[in-house]
Amino acid sequence: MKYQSRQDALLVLEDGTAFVGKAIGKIGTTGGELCFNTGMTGYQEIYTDPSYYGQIIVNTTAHIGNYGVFEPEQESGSVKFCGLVCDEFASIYSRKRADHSLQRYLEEAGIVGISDVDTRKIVRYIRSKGAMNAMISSEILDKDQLLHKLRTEVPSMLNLELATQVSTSTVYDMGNPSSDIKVAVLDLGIKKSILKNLANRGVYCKVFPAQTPFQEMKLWEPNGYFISNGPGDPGVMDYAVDTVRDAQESGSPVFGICLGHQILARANGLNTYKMHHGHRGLNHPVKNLITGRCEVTSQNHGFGVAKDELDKQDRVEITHLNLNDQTVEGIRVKERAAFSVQYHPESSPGPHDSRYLFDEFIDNMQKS
Ligand SMILES: NC(=O)CC[C@H](N)C(=O)O
Repeated sequence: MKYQSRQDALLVLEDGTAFVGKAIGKIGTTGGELCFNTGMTGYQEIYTDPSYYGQIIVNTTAHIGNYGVFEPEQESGSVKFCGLVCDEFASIYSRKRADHSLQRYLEEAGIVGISDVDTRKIVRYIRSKGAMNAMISSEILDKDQLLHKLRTEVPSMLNLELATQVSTSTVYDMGNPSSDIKVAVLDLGIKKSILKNLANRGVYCKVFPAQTPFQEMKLWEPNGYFISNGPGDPGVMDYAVDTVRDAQESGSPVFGICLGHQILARANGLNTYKMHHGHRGLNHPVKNLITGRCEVTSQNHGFGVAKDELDKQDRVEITHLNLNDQTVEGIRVKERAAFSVQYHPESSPGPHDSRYLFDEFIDNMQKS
């Protein structure tokens, strides 16, 4: 009854593993890095988060689409991820204020997906073999043909620069223009909820394109610099590393989230690396090493800050640690007012435990 009108679809992983399911979204073919997100809510925020650009998302929660879509829940002006894998895809949505169905939303955005596959099996597979590229098709149902297309057309996420593809092309502002606190935002693929968190605390933000040099942002005389989240490999973003180093050395407060954290780390001589399969979900436990308190955090990253160089220097200290795998979740530059976190304090979606970090950034600006 529920899948009557849906045609078959095929999901093929880079190593040749295949899953057969039903077509959702647009009829077509799509490829990208296959990632899983364990969050039980917030699918629309995930699909519109620019950090997911170039990625196919496996939503592990059992039902997707059941509360429809609602415009204010978008994290950017359009859908950014490139494919959806889920178990039960709801054709009927129940929420009064929803604009329309997820099916219509995906179709209009040109997103190809597959449902009715064993998402737990896929997750166990990625967890043991590591992140890999995949392709979904509802038009090519021959596994060998799709695998060939995948292997020849989809680039590896390693060494891929994607921030310039999702960053703003023009400078824009947000918040109260007469505010005392002005923040220059380096947009590497920013989520709207981060800007809202700053604006709601009385900050006036000016958002600059990814490749804006520091001197150009400085002309505006901001009180601090914010380095955003975003897609791709931080290891090939030297342009942003230079900007962030200059911002930090100017003595102004700097705050980075996720990709911004990785760039701040690189600006201080630390390395980033591609993780085995990344962290994507809403319940990742993090310990704040300064206060000793734990936070349940929202996460989305496939790269991390390596500990090797960290252990050899005393310029940067670790402020937050992941309690699942002891990876670096936050750093602070000791002689500067610069800090960053790997996870998402704007938590959209997710628990609000870490919102205090926005207040700390504002404190830093008020003190300086
Ligand atoms: N959310 C983000 O900013 C992601 C950062 C980076 N692209 C990663 O996958 O690790």
